[in-house]
Amino acid sequence: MKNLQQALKVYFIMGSPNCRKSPAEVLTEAIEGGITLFQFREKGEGALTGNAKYKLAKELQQICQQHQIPFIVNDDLELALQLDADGVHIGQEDEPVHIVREKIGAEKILGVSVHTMEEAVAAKQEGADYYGIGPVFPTATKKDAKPSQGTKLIKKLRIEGFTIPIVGIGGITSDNAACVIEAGADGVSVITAISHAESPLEAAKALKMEVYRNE
Ligand SMILES: Cc1ncc(COP(=O)(O)OP(=O)(O)O)c(N)n1
Ligand SMILES: Cc1ncsc1CCOP(=O)(O)O
Ligand SMILES: [Mg+2]
Repeated sequence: MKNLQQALKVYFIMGSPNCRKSPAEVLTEAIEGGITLFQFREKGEGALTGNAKYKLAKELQQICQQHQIPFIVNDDLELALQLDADGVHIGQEDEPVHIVREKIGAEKILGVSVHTMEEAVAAKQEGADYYGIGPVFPTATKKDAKPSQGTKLIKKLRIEGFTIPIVGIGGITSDNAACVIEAGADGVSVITAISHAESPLEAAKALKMEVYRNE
């Protein structure tokens, strides 16, 4: 994708376990509030599987398509291929980066979670388009997340001259988003800050304000 850096500004991630009302409603509001990218992450307690998962993914993808928001699938490469999604996000415990790149082709977006300089170098060599770095702050959303690491790695990568797009993730809200951007990230990715908000629309708006504050 031509303007991935712009698309990564306000990156909303969600699945049905993260929502207090219907996922379609939450996503629609978040889009109205100004999110720039969406990741379907159907994971955690009560997560849908099989046809129910496919149907929800399809419904959310259609909402994204109506609003020109790129639709990324977390972990599930087969689902991404089935839906002809705009991209896939994988972590260090998922399929190897080069295999996923081979399977999705050069045109699709490939996001990779990295926690160290070594992982970052390898992911880039194998075909990553952007890094997800975190948890920046403590998070209750991902039970098996590594300890929070602040913005250290983001800063280090920028100092070392890495120009690849980066998003911070983990415990990010409109109150702390600015320091993630100041550290060198292109955008912020959030689950709870939008999905649990009384108004996902207002929450997305507030995040957007922080991300664009110095532009
Ligand atoms: C943008 C973004 N960054 C990081 C992650 C985490 O991916 P992973 O480490 O594979 O963990 P799960 O999300 O699969 O539990 C992400 N999903 N998105
Ligand atoms: C998927 C993921 N990867 C690292 S932290 C995290 C969870 C982020 O969720 P929240 O924005 O609710 O802290
Ligand atoms: Mg994963």
